[in-house]
Amino acid sequence: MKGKTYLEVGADGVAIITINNPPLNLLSVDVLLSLKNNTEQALLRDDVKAVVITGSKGKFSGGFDVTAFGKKGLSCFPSNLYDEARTTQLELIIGKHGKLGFWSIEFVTDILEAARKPFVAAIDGPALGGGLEIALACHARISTSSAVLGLPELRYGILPGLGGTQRLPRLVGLRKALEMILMSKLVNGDNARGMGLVDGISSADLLTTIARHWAKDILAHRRPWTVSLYRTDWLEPLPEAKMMLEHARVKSKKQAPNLKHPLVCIDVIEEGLVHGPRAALWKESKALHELQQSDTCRSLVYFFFAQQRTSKVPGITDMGLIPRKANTFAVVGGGILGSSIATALILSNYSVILKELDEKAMLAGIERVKVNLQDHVKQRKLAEVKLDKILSLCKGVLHYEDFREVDMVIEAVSGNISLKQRIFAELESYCPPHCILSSSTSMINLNLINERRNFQNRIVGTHFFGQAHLVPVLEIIRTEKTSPQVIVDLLAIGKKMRKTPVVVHNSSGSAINRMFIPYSQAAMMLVEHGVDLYQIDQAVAAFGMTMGPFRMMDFVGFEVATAMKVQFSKNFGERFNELSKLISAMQEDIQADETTRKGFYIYDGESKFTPNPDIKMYVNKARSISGLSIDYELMQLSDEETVEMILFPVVNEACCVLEDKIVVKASDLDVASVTGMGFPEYRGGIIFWADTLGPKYICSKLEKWSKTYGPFFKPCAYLAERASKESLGGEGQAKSQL
Ligand SMILES: C[C@H](O)CC(=O)SCCNC(=O)CCNC(=O)[C@H](O)C(C)(C)COP(=O)(O)OP(=O)(O)OC[C@H]1O[C@@H](n2cnc3c(N)ncnc32)[C@H](O)[C@@H]1OP(=O)(O)O
Repeated sequence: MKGKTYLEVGADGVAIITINNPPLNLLSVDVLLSLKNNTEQALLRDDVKAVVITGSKGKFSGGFDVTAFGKKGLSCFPSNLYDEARTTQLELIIGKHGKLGFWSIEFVTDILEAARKPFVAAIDGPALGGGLEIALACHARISTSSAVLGLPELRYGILPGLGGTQRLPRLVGLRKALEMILMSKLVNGDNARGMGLVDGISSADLLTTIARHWAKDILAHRRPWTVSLYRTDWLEPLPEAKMMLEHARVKSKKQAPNLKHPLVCIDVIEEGLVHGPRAALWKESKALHELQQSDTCRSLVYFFFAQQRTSKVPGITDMGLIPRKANTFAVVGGGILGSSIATALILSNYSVILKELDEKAMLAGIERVKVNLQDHVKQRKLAEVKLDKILSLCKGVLHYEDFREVDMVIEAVSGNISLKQRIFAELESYCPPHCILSSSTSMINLNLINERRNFQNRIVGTHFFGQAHLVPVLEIIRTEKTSPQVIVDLLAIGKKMRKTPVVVHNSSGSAINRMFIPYSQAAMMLVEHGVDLYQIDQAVAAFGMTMGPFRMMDFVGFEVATAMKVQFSKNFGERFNELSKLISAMQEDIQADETTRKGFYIYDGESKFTPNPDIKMYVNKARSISGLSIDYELMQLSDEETVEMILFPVVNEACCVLEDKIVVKASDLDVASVTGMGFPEYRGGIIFWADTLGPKYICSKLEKWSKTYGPFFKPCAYLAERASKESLGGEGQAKSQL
């Protein structure tokens, strides 16, 4: 039996039902059945006058066990995360007796919410998804300030399925409910109280006592007995509500045109407003049943676990090490990268000293940090009132003497290996013995920085791909000598910075760079052969990448892209011998960076961008340098074929990364591709997606292209081997997946 609930009846006539399925009290079939049995018992027993539902060990419930959702996956790559044991999904979604609406209507609505005894939810820790939906059906909710409440179902390609689409809008109003549901936004107890989602706040130790009194007060008519499903006082008038829903639809289609489930969810919410909540509950149950079988759900559930597991590194995180406290950081270099790292750190409440060579550069670095924070305010990621306080966490310095007390240094200067070696020599002599010494470079082999240092166990790479305060990933690059404690510390720091950590072995080029280079090179090669640059970006964005390859190159900056290119041709042989000349052709006139706001696109500073009108001239110039000619066959490529031609080389490079054992598990590359390169999460990540197409199909395409367009497309041994052994779908399947 996987979890259950306990029923305990007090002398005061209040029964406490405790959900117990550690560690998060997830809602398994067993938990739900036990909750239903105990609820029915409490209703039958004469000695029970009111009921409190709570969760054991300070955790209300993390919601449904999401391994129940999505279909069983197949993988030809090692370490993909689907397990075989997910047979209970139908029982969980539909119900014991195979009826739609069994849990949501027959139990939650018609037994729990319709009970003739008051039910109060006592919430501490997470009350998420189905967990919160059970609480919403209770007649009042008491929570701690730090409890975390939300309906994050859309994250998994489904929708709230225990009545959340109906009860939340009726408790907090449609506007706030849409924000919480469509953006999977979580709120803490205090905020939940402010918006009417919970009725009272209590300390953790008094939680059940207060909830108990509250339940008795409801019984004695001293507090309202609220049936959320039929409340209307918080709902906006119907015409206004319909406008909001239409606006949400338009926004959702714009942001995620390939995703169906947000639109289904909006329809279900609307059904409740137009035809009443009960009709909508049926629609919700049906929608959940259908959506949970979709490929989107399968990919998103896979991705959830892949992301969770990047911080589990065999041989390191299983050693029982405790992360050490880190309070003060030093960043060496106040350029674009250094200032963005400093911004990311102070936004996570760390104190930072930003070191530069002279006063002018130091002030410019601090100014960049300020501008980054102001951008956050403009994008409503930071409250304006907090800006000055956060900025005050960052101090400029000119001497290493100020590094005597820091816990970690991040070197972020552009420069050659000897400059970095000099910096690390200084760090070693000025920083305290516990201090972690890191380099944010991903292009210089850390062993070269390391080689003359005494404390090689403290040296590590911290690669924030692009701008650290914007990108949600932190690549932790370890050498043979890096101590496990340093990795454990960095995993904790990454978590506090809300970055998904991906731990990789030191090599030339991090895992994300290894995937980025073929992404950009394939696109530029197509352009040199005559394919329209902006058409490529459009096709790739329509596939779901956050940015097409050209927007991405502008974002990363030409200087970084060129440095990567040089590094790749040096280290990865024939694959990268003949790289595109497009950036070099443009670089004589343009530096895509913060000042010019120019690259393949022209940026107006307000996140609007338009094609660069001079691009044809640069393409012609690149073509004449490289000697490539127009290829009319390539110019006829469909969007689908364009996407394949750009992303299959990325799959190939990801396979090389696996072959080189740079990452410990294939799923880490899925996470790196999504969080670092903007690969669509709902396709599960680059390897997961490749798996759905089948390595045989990908390999055969690459082989064909390599005959015409050279070794850049040649499948690596790892991919070729899997293609010959495994067959996960031929061309027909591949086509339908794109
Ligand atoms: C029909 C309904 O409307 C549908 C639903 O209810 S959908 C489910 C909604 N619930 C969620 O999305 C919760 C997702 N979980 C989380 O956000 C976080 O785990 C949390 C905030 C609850 C707790 O965080 P934290 O204390 O750091 O614990 P965390 O390490 O994440 O999780 C502990 C373990 O539970 C697993 N887990 C967490 N939530 C899970 C879930 N909903 N299903 C299955 N496993 C889950 C984690 O993978 C982890 O497993 P591991 O020990 O093997 O690595």
